[in-house]
Amino acid sequence: MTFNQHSSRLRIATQKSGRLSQESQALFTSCGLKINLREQRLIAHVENMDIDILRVRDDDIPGLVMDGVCDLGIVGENVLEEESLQRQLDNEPCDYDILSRLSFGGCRLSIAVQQEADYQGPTSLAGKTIATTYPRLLNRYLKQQGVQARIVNLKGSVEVAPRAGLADAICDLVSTGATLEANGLREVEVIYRSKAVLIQRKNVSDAAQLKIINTLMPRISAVMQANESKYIMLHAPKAKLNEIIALLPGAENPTLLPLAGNDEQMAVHVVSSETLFWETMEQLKALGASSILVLPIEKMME
Ligand SMILES: Nc1ncnc2c1ncn2[C@@H]1O[C@H](COP(=O)(O)OP(=O)(O)OP(=O)(O)O)[C@@H](O)[C@H]1O
Ligand SMILES: O=P(O)(O)OC[C@H]1O[C@H](OP(=O)(O)OP(=O)(O)O)[C@H](O)[C@@H]1O
Ligand SMILES: [Mg+2]
Repeated sequence: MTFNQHSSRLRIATQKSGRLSQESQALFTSCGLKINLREQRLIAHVENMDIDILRVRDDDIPGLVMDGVCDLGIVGENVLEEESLQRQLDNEPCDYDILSRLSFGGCRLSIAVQQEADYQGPTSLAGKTIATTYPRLLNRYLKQQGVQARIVNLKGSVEVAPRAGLADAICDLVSTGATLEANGLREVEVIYRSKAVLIQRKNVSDAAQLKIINTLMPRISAVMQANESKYIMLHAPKAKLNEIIALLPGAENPTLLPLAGNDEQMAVHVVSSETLFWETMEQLKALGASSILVLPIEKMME
């Protein structure tokens, strides 16, 4: 019997404070959840839906879902995969479904060596010591490469290990690369690419809980889709209309509107699935486009 069979309220595990907390929170708010959040609380109640948000360390989220203590969870794939590998090794339950890949928390798990170190490929790691918070993912990679190295498991400050003489290399999360650079390290292999995911425990059968999940999922997709889209508006000279439309990402069917008192130009409106880069904006301007607006979209349902 799992924890949840006592209650129909849906329990969602999220990171309390860290890289995923703000965006997880923003996602819930965009989905219409009114959360009664008091900073130190472990459980935050959603006032307008039968949902409780559990705020925990991200490392605990996969286990809480796999053990059926929470129904849903938002966690980085890196943490999820590491926990799965560990549980498989320990013969512990590790069942879950991924409901959605989210558009935040993007990072990569990489191996880095000291700036001046000689590195010729994975075989250069043979016999070396590598510090990491992700021993299982690193071990899987080394096995795939047929390389034997010693793994030192550190929970934090992995990037200082080489300078402290604790390791020859590290395997840690990278996003901008600033942390590596600040510590005199060089990224040499990307071993895993990660994003935040929404996971669900196996065998959710409570009708009330399923109903909430079925309400929530289309809203999450709508918010994700909107996050990745932009609404672009501009004025274009009629003579250059085709060239201008060709520059707009994903603009197969733009809306064309006449401009009052102006026969030379038209307004072009388009929902684009991509960001409009500065370079494209400059090209549009060079073609005679003006009043170019790129607006965020809040919600989107097709
Ligand atoms: N630099 C980054 N850019 C984007 N996403 C990142 C970055 N670093 C980590 N992440 C993602 O965010 C997750 C949480 O990172 P964070 O650094 O907040 O974890 P933590 O320090 O282990 O937090 P906790 O206290 O909850 O254990 C990571 O597991 C990863 O999926
Ligand atoms: O490539 P970068 O953009 O520099 O990001 C990478 C850093 O971000 C993460 O740590 P975070 O800043 O979340 O702090 P933490 O070590 O306390 O988790 C990660 O563990 C790296 O240290
Ligand atoms: Mg953690």
